[in-house]
Amino acid sequence: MTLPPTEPTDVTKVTCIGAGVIGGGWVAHFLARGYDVTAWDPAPDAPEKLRRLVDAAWPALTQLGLDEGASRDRLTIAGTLEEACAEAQFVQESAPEKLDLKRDLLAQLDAATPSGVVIASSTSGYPMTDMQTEAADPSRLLVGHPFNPPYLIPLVEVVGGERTAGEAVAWASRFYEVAGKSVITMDREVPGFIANRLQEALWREALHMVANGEATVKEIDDSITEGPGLRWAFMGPCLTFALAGGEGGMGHMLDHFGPSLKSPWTRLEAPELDGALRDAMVDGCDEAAEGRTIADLVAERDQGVIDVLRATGRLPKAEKGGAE
Ligand SMILES: NC(=O)C1=CN([C@@H]2O[C@H](COP(=O)(O)OP(=O)(O)OC[C@H]3O[C@@H](n4cnc5c(N)ncnc54)[C@H](O)[C@@H]3O)[C@@H](O)[C@H]2O)C=CC1
Ligand SMILES: C[N+](C)(C)CC(=O)CC(=O)[O-]
Repeated sequence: MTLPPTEPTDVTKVTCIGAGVIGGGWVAHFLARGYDVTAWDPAPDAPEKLRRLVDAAWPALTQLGLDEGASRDRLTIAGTLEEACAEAQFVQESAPEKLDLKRDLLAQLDAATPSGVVIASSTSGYPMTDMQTEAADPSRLLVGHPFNPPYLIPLVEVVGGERTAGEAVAWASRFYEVAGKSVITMDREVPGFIANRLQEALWREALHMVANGEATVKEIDDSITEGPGLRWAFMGPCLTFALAGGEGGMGHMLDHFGPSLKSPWTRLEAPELDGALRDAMVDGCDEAAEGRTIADLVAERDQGVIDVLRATGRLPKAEKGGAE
């Protein structure tokens, strides 16, 4: 592939293809970050719906802070896919999650977009290798998987396919960072990427519990929002579980609770918790802690929970007087 013609820091024009929940969310995000955005969606009512979505997102984006020059007036709705892509410096595809549709659409986008410009798909789980089959230049096609709503949730998972150029992946990762996203760049394709792999495991168990009458939807949701979800907003599942091992950290946690992986808590096949997996988890937690001790992490976790409670208006009221 030829190098992308525009440096990530010099991009001013972004094209969003597909303007539903996610495409519309991307449009709002890029407008708020001060880009010129061109959108295209084949649905007849798409322009009206898109403007409604952007208007609904704007107060939150204004509260968070708009970048210099950000304006809803910088949105252009194109009449055709070709018109939308003609001057694109980056393309984000957010069409329906259907493999054949994505294959054909990505080939069309490749044909309509200036040479070297990176084209990212918002797909929730298809590997790019399976989607880039019809494109004349598959080297610039990659996955940039967002989270709903893309204008508030920072994460984008970036990963190429077998025929994607490494420089396209590096360019896109840098571009998303410049555009205000938090990026995880994966060096191999994993169906579902990282976060959806995790979310789907949780989701599968939730469905098992509902299907078997073991818990209600509300109980399942409350169990997360009043429980582990508070920790996960700032400390991931590995480090929070390392703290379950007290001063012994992840090593003690695995020795103590590891055997319960085989208990009937889960309907999923558990991995074999052999020595190599144990070591990888312990080492991974040490690395993720970046020198912080267990006590440091406990203090950070506690402060984080308080901050999240405060931010979501759920701080316990001081009914008997005293501090809030
Ligand atoms: N909804 C979610 O929470 C998330 C969805 N995604 C991914 O984003 C993509 C879009 O999903 P949603 O926005 O949820 O779907 P959606 O159904 O809300 O929007 C899809 C849009 O694509 C348009 N469309 C239909 N055919 C098209 C074509 N040939 N070319 C361009 N646009 C076309 C539709 O008119 C519609 O406006 C999917 O790949 C999905 O997996 C990724 C992260 C989260
Ligand atoms: C429901 N979903 C699988 C499409 C969700 C995602 O892909 C990411 C998200 O927003 O949670």
